[in-house]
Amino acid sequence: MALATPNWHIHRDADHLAQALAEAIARIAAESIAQRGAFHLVLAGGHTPASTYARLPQLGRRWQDWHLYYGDERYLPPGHPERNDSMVEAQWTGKVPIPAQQHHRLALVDDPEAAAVAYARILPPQDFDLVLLGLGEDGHCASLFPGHALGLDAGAPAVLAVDNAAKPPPRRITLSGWRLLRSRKRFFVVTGAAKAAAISRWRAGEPLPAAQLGAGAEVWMDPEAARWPTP
Ligand SMILES: O=C1O[C@H](COP(=O)(O)O)[C@@H](O)[C@H](O)[C@H]1O
Repeated sequence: MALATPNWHIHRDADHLAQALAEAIARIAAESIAQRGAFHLVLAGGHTPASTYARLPQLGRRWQDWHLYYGDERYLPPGHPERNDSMVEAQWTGKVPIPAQQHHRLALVDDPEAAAVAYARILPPQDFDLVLLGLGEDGHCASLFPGHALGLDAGAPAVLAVDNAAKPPPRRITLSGWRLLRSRKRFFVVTGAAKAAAISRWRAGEPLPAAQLGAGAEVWMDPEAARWPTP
């Protein structure tokens, strides 16, 4: 069966993309809080969203109603510079009063499997308001890597432990495909020439992990990522 195509958006450059995406997040937060009293946001990790997060302290309001979750986290000790929450803290959450109990970081319990089970317990019962995802050069998103379980069936756990990830560090946890799909909106943020081949393969219909989550998603790209080289 053909995979549903997302909506592709090319922005003028990475700076304009970061500004527009930060404004969109702040707008969706305000709408969610006005309509349902809270904003449940899943964060992308890696380097790409850092410049978007850095703009949020200026744009966000009513931080007491924001609830943050991680689409994936590296199984590393708190404060480790390669953890996704270290980047988020440095760029954004260290500068605004989001209640600590609503900023859901990965706790390092016994092993990644136990950490995944513990993280699944803190997820909200309802759909997320917005899920942010990046794109790896191999087509992964969150820590759903090619050749690994994607957890797309509703019977799969909401959070998966990952071992032997193709990108370091090898041990991670990730929200599963079906749990990421339980969202009102999904935005991919993709910048830089290194991502152009993965975007091209996605557009050509390859069943990359990101493509499996593409139905109804918006893909925000800069011109370098959107160069469509021949796969
Ligand atoms: O390892 C990861 O990779 C992807 C892409 O990261 P980037 O540095 O190329 O932006 C990211 O979306 C994911 O959250 C992260 O853990």
